[in-house]
Order: sequence, then C-alpha cells, then structure tokens
Amino acid sequence: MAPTTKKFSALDFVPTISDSESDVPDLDLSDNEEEEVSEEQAASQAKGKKEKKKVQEKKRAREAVDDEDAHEDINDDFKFELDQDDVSTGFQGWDFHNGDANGGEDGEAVKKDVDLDKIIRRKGGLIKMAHVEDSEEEQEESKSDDDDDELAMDGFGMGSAAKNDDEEEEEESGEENADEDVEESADESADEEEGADEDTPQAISDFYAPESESAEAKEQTHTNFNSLSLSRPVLKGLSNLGYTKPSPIQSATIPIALLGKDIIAGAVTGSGKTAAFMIPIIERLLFKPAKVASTRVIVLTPTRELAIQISDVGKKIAQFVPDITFGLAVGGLNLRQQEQQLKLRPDIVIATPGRFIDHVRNSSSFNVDSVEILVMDEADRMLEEGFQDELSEIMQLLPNKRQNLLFSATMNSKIKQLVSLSLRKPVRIMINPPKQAASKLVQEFVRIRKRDHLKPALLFNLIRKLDNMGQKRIVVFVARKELAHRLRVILGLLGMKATELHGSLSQEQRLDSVTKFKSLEVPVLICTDLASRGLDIPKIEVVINYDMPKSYEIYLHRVGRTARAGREGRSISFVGESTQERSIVRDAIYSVENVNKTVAKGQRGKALGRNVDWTKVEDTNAIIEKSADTVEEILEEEKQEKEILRAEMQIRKGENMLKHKKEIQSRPKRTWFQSEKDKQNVKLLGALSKTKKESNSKQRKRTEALEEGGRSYKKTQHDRTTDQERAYKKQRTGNSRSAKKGGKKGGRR
Ligand SMILES: Nc1ncnc2c1ncn2[C@@H]1O[C@H](COP(=O)(O)OP(=O)(O)OP(=O)(O)O)[C@@H](O)[C@H]1O
Repeated sequence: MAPTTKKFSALDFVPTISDSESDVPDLDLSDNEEEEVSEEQAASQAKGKKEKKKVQEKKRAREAVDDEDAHEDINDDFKFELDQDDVSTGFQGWDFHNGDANGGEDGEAVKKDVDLDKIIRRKGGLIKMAHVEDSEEEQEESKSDDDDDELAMDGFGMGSAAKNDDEEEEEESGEENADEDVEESADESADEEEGADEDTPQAISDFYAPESESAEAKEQTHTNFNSLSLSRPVLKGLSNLGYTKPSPIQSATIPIALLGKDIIAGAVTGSGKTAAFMIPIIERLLFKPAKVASTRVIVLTPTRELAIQISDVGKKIAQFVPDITFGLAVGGLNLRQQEQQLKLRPDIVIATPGRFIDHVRNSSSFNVDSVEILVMDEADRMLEEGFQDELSEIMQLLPNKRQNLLFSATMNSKIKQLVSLSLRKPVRIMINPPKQAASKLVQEFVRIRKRDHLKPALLFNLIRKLDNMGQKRIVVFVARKELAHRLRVILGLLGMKATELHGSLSQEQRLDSVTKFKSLEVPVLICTDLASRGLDIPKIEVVINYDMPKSYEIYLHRVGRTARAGREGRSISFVGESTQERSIVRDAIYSVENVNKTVAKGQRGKALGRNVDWTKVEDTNAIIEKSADTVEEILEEEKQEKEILRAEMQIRKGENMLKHKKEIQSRPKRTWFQSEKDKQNVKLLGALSKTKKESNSKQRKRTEALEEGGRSYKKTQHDRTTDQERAYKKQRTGNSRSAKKGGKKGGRR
C-alpha cells in the first residue's frame, strides 16, 4: 500500500513547544497496547487502575525521553564569546508541558531563547535610525551606478596584467589574512594543487562516457518542456511553477537522466540544477511505479537548508503526480518526527549525510535496499569538505546497482575523489564556463586600504544608501560567526534590523532567520559561508562581501545569491590589500570582460570601483565608537540570560532524569556517525592503518561498533530480513485496520 501523501512543509519538522501530546511519536507503547489496556480496564476496575497508572508513567517517561531527543537536535555549543564559558544559546527550551501550549509543568511559560532585539531595545537601539546625511540617499534609486567607476583590467591598479608579481606582494602583505578563523570555509584549497593533480587524458577517457555523449547532450536545445517528452502531470507542475522553457542545464541533462545514465553535471549558480535532477526523477517514479511502498531515490546535500529547499521544489514539480511522497532526513530537525515519516518509506528522501546514516542504522523500519537513484547535490563540496567518511559509509549501505547523478556549480573534483562513488561511465555535462558570475550582475569593489576599523560604519552607510526603506533583501557575508553576531548588535544600536545565519544557530533559529528575511521583516541577513551555496531566496537584491572569501570559487557562490534566474543584482565587496583578495578582484574583472565579449549588450555585467565618502563613514564610526561599551553590555547581558536559561534547563533535565531514570536508561543507545568519538576513532584508525596493514574499512567499523558498546555499525542481512518482516507485518496490520475503518487507499498510481 502506498503511504499517504502528506504535504509536509519545512516547518512541520521544527520541534515546537506547542506540539500536542498526540503528535508525540509513540516510542515504547504501540497503539495496540493502548487499546488492550482500555479493554482490560473495562474487565477489571482494580487491574485497570494499575494499568492506567502504568500507561501514565510510560507517557511521562516518553515525554522526558522525547525531551532528551529534542535536546539532541539542539546545538549546545553555541558560543559567541571566545572565552571558556560553555554558554549555550541554541537552547530551545524543554518540552515539559502537560498539554498546555506554552506552559511549563506548572503552567508557567517556558522561555525558549534569549530575545537579543529586546536587549538591544532596552539599551536604546533598534528604535531610530542613526542620523547620516540624507540628501544623497534620496537620489540613490534613480542614479544607480553613478557613484562608481568602471574598473580597469588591473582592478585598483592592482596589476592583474602582471599576475606574476604576486609572490613579491605576498611578502609585503602576507600576514593580513593568515590567521582568520574562518568558519565553514568551502573549498579553500581546491585549486591550490591544480596542475600537479590534474586528471590525465587517459584517466578521463577510462572514467567518463565518450566525449561525444557530452557534446550531444550540450547541443540539445529545447524551447519548451513539451519537447522533452515529459508526462502531463509533470508539465502541469512545471507550468504552475512558471517554468516555460528549460534552462541549458535542464535541456542537457534531462534526456540523459531519463535514459538511466550516470551524470556528472556542473552549471553556474542559479541555473536551475535542482529541477534538472528532480524532473527526471519524478518522471521515472511515475512511469515505473513500485508495487510496495519503498524509498527509491536518495538526494544527498551538504546542508539542512538546501535539503528543505530541494524538497520544496520537488513537491511543487510533483504536485499533480498522484502519490509521490517526500521525506527529509536532516540534522537539526526533530529526529522522532523524521523517523515516523521515514517509516512510511517515502519515494524520495532528501538527506544530509550524517543524519541519513543515523536513520539507516537506528530506525529499524527505514530501509534503503530499494534505492534506484542517488543524487549528490553540491557534489564537489561534499567530496572535499570532510564528508568522505560518511560518503563511503553511505556507498556501502546503498545497493550497487543504481543511477548516480552528481550536480554542482563548480564541479572540479578529481577522478580519484569520484572513484569511491562507484559511478558507471558518467556523462560529463558542464554548462557555461565554470568560472563566471551571472551575466546581469553588477560587481562593485570598495578598496579598504588601512581602514579596516571603519568597516562596520561603511556597512551601515552603504545599506542605508542602497535601501533607506528596508525594502531590499541584502545579504552580508562575514568570515566569522562571532562577527556576524556583533555586527547585528552594532547595526541594531544604529537602528537597523538585521538577522544572522551561521553554523552556531539551532535549526529553529536558522529557519526563523531565513523566514524573517524572506518576508522582509528583517531585510539584512548577516551570514558566514554556510549560506553561500545553494540557498535560493528569491529576490536578493544585494550581496555584500564584508570580508572577502578565500577563493574566487567561494566568491562566485556568494555573489550567486543575487542576479538569479536572469534577474539583475548587485554585489559590493570590501577589498583588503592581500594578494588573495586582489586576485579575486582580478578574476572577477577578467571574467566580466570575457563574458561581455560573447553576450548581447542588455545582458552584460559590470565590474565597478565604488566611490565612498569616507568623511561620512568617519562620522558614523564616531557614533559606533561611542556605543562600544553598550555593545559589550548587550553581549554580556545576553550571555547572562543564556546562562540562566541553561541552568533552568539543567534543573528540569535533572528532575526528569530522576523521575524517569529507569525508562530512560532502558532505551537502546543510538549510534551517531558524526560523534566526536567516532571522528577520533576514524582518525586513530587512520593513523593505525598507516603503520599496520590490517585496518580495512570493515574492521574499522567493527572496532567502532565495539567501542560504541557492541551495537552493530551496519545492518546485517539478518537485521534487514527482520526489519522487512516487521515492517510488512506492521503494514498489514495497518492495512487491515484502515480497511476495517473503511479508509483503505487504492492501488499505487
Ligand atoms: N526552467 C526554469 N524556468 C524558470 N525559472 C527556473 C527554471 N528552472 C529553475 N528556475 C528558477 O531558478 C532559480 C534557481 O534555481 P536553482 O536553485 O535550482 O539553481 P541552482 O543551479 O541549483 O543554484 P545553486 O548552484 O545556487 O544551488 C530558482 O528560483 C528556480 O525556481
């Protein structure tokens, strides 16, 4: 029987304090048991009372256990201060209510998180925008780029023509970005060793499908989706989304993917890669319906936000296809709810690697034996960013016979990295020169020179100038999460609303930031590179690189958040004097010049040097400097409030542990692939394997499993058979129950 198609939205998975009891997944007690209890109650009053008490105890224990699990989803290590205090800010509150939507055990409200804006307001911020000369701002809309100078090929006289003088310059300014504590720096060293590590022609021809297939794919031009021979419901879904014409990457990849071939595809950001894999997947599921509910497609993606986004796009394309189901397996969202959902074996599961492994290992009824297609979105990032261990584990868990689709904006992974994915002669489809920004992007650069201390003031003045009314979405990229937080406070004190997005926020906080930003409730989003890839927030007008990224590739990902899908957009980068930063400017200018040679006038991008009135920036800086103490006070108050919340949480946790100790301890321990212990084991074993030959991956995992307390690292054939039997029985019980209730659903598709 097909699982019920339930339309989940991203927020369905966010653990909220108002989750009603009935929403709490049944952990220890099956529905059957509860029914039996009430029958016995009718038969014997005395026994009934006892059972009722037992049920209540179990329920209470279950709530406590859920609270434990909810806590697993919370980032406890969120620190803005670089001191030793282990202050949690990811704390979302413990769900100890007894049916009361917002109350604690005694009905009092459980405070979820510290309200930073409230503290800022208490200190006089977020009320009135700090005064800066307004005359120019008013003209800004009409005069657009008048402030800027067209940049010559050598940037700010940075000498792009003489690329070789880099080394000399490096000696002069090499210290400048040496010690930046950059969070989530994407492919930092991707290009460092190019050349030395280049794939040979022989390796390429051995690994990939013949070049003729790639060329043929790229020649495909489709003026509408009809010529791709798609089914009616899919066409209807696409037209509902407003997609009339396939983008080049869609034209090139959809026909090949429909043939069942493996693909490695690359195309610039915002070019429609998500639909390029979602369309053929949905077509395939539609035309080869499964007889029993089973998960047939896994989409792996590096971040939770991307997973949610992909799921939303997929659901929209499939909205007229009967019975296609989607599931999410991502970190940070409620584990139990995901487990319940995965039990139904959704056709398409979109997952982040760590949580995916966790579910396969620990959710007895989630099974991946029927997976036919594996998609890796942002594949190069996953291959480079420490996901290797997870990926090789996943490759072992998935059936060998499957179609593999790898997509990325900058697909520069080397064959030796790809080999582990057991691809079958993939067709390589690279659309557009990989190193160029969207054509309608205006890229502006501000040379900072020795004015680093003025950057917060410059940021404020720029945003005011670009968007006095708070009607444009502006994304600001910074190097460190602490800085994102501090800037939010500084802008808040100047009266400007901003929000943050980075790895230290809990999933709920991240979603909250994105939602507020999308709705323009808060028009400024300050983030780290966590958000530089893939996030498709419609209508981001401006991207500001407050700190330059470490490479041109990351720069492209960041500025790719604007000027998406043929729209216009602007990026403004604060450029320091380091060789690295200057070379990014050069690459950008060079690319604009090259692209402009090939595109029509109206489509051309620009690279401009932005003129700044530094006197006004100095004025704003004077205001910021005056409020320096207030910034510290706000951060301190926030820290203290967090400590109080944390202490309250510990007390509640302790009370519950005491009350329900037995039940909690009797639960089997979950295994987590990404636990620190795991990572240490992997490292340790890696080191061992260098000296000893014995450590193949199976032995490693066995050792890992032993250290985890004897729990198996991977399901054995016996486990799988038992799981299948259990799921089958459960399904039958479900079938007969729903049939009894007259709710039986018809056959699949
Ligand atoms: N055929 C199409 N017609 C019109 N709009 C489209 C089409 N395909 C995709 N889009 C829109 O283009 C935008 C970018 O698509 P998408 O996010 O899939 O790009 P991407 O290539 O995956 O970008 P990134 O590399 O940043 O992840 C989305 O808003 C999407 O709705």
